Amino acid sequence: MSAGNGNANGDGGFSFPKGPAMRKITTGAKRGSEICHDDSGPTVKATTIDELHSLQKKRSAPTTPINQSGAAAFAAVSEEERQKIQLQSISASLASLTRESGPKVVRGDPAEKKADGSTTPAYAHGQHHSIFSPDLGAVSDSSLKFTHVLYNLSPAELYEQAIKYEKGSFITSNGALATLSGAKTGRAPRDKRVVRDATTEGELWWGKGSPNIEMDEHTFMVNRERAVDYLNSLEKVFVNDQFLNWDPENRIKVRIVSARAYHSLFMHNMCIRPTPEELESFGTPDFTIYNAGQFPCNRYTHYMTSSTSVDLNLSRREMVILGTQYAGEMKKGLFSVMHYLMPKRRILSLHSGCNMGKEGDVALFFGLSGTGKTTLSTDHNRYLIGDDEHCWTETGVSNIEGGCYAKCVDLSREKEPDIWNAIKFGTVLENVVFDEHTREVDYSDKSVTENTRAAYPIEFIPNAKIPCVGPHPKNVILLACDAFGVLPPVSKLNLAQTMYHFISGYTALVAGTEDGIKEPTATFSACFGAAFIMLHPTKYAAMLAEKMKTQGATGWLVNTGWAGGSYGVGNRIKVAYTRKIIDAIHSGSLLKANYKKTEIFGFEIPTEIEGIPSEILDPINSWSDKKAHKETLLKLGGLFKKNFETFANHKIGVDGKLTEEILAAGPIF
Ligand SMILES: Nc1ncnc2c1ncn2[C@@H]1O[C@H](COP(=O)(O)OP(=O)(O)OP(=O)(O)O)[C@@H](O)[C@H]1O
Ligand SMILES: O=C([O-])CC(=O)C(=O)O
Ligand SMILES: [Ca+2]
Ligand SMILES: [Mn+2]
Repeated sequence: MSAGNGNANGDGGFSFPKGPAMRKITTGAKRGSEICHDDSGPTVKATTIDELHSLQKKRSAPTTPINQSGAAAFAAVSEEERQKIQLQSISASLASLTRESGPKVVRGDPAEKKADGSTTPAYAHGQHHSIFSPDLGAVSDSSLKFTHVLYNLSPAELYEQAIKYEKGSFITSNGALATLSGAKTGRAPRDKRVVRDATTEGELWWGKGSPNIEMDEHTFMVNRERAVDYLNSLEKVFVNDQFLNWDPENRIKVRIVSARAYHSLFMHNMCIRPTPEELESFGTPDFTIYNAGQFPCNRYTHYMTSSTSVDLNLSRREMVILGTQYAGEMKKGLFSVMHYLMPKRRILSLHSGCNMGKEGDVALFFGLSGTGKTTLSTDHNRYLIGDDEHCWTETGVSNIEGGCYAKCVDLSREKEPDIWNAIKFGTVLENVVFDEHTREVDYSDKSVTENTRAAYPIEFIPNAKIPCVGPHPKNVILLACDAFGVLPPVSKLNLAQTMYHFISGYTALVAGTEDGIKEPTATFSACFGAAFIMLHPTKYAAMLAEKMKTQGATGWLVNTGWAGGSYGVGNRIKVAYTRKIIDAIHSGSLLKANYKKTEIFGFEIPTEIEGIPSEILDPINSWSDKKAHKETLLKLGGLFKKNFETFANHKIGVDGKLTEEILAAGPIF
């Protein structure tokens, strides 16, 4: 026992030998005759610092996926063998198509110190790391190196990786991980390509208005090789094996290979997280993403028009990302895949939020980006099924994802308490600004982008419905953020009107908020998500019409945008009012209200809703300039008409009568 710097004195306290200026410090512990106060307790079972550190962590790792065929026999497989099979599968995912063989892969962080003090893994012995080393022959330098795989890391591990190695990653005061997505802070739909081959040629929607810009198989392989080579050139890659779709019969297994902890944590949150048992029998993924977003595509490559390329190959079941680190590309890329796969099974895929009341009444919330799907489906009085992507089958609805992706510009605890509270340890906060010392986030700061986002697992919402499935919807709510300020806060729609507005997919946002007032610009995006659909919009519309009809669901159009004038004159309708409107839809009370019909659009609008000033229900009342109102209404009506021209000669479903009704359900003047 050592007395350290202190002099032991008789009463068990310390006194310092430095003369009278030093005050005597007492510990308060009276230990009688002990010459030195000691509170260390029993000593640790370690003789070196490294040994001590090795005691800190209990060994564990996500279990290993093995082949489906071998699943029954997995009990017989040793852990070592299991890990080898897993690495073999990951090596195969990362295989270069020209070399035909995958890289040598090793599990674990390359920077992690081994017990013997070395920082490089003992490849030859391999006691601490699983390794997979295909018989490559040293044909190139890349075959001499190992690629480290960080497989299904936990949020805590990913935090450490991000903070250690990724510039711009910080823990904010609420516990979230703040990251930067780089130059791109939103999706790049113009850089999305889809392989046009013998199969997709006839199946997908191509040409004018379609989001599917074609590329050929060969060019896809060029980009794939570029992404794979980039990933293999790194010291380490992140691999996520996860699921899409809470409907067990239509679940899709996805593998995401990425280079950033940010991407891995984002997908951990956004996809469905497998249980250890589910991971054991994961086998071969149904779809793989190669995210080499830090590395650009080669602009000399055919079909490339920028250094960003997001490429979908449905036949190969692969997606390649080059030149953008915006994580939403992965989320929405997979959504595109679901928009292809699900309709093949007669399942309708939807860009919608979804929640359920205590009585089991389900509501869908359609709307383009920023119209309120996440804000309004996250409702403290209802169960959240999901905020953005769903499937509607013969039996009901299911969420595709395992997490939510909320806009957080101007987020407030008061207006969106559940989202506010979901921003905690584990949540990814993209492109937000925070105080460098307190690390408090300033949600009003748009210095990086207006599209600041929070990605969190759905369980972070207290009343999430787990598993995220529900019965058939009772209400179908179409959200539009109308910056022209002429759409009523709420309209009841008949089936033909619902289809007309679903196919139109309208919203109007204000382009830029910085250089003074700008004209609102109308956006029409078929099925409220033209960027993600793969088939012609009328295919999805026909399915929606059929389902709404058989289930007797009611359609509504809710304007979450401007009232009292267009952008610059009026104001955005208060979230509290919109929530009251939505409450009245859910409760069924709005269905029983008195209605009047509007001119031009022919909407049925209620004359009264409890808790809302009646005058705001008809937009004309809140416009002081009535002439301007009429002109703006006609202008918007004209934009709708023009947009719908492309759909005028398409039949919707087998019912020719419905097609005619839909065409007649638009604005009339
Ligand atoms: N009356 C309103 N109703 C709904 N949202 C409103 C309203 N007024 C302001 N907002 C704001 O509009 C934004 C709606 O964004 P939200 O995240 O719900 O979009 P989203 O439809 O889920 O889009 P995305 O598909 O891009 O995720 C939020 O920032 C919300 O605070
Ligand atoms: O995909 C994104 O980046 C965000 C989103 O949900 C959308 O735009 O619909
Ligand atoms: Ca959202
Ligand atoms: Mn969305």
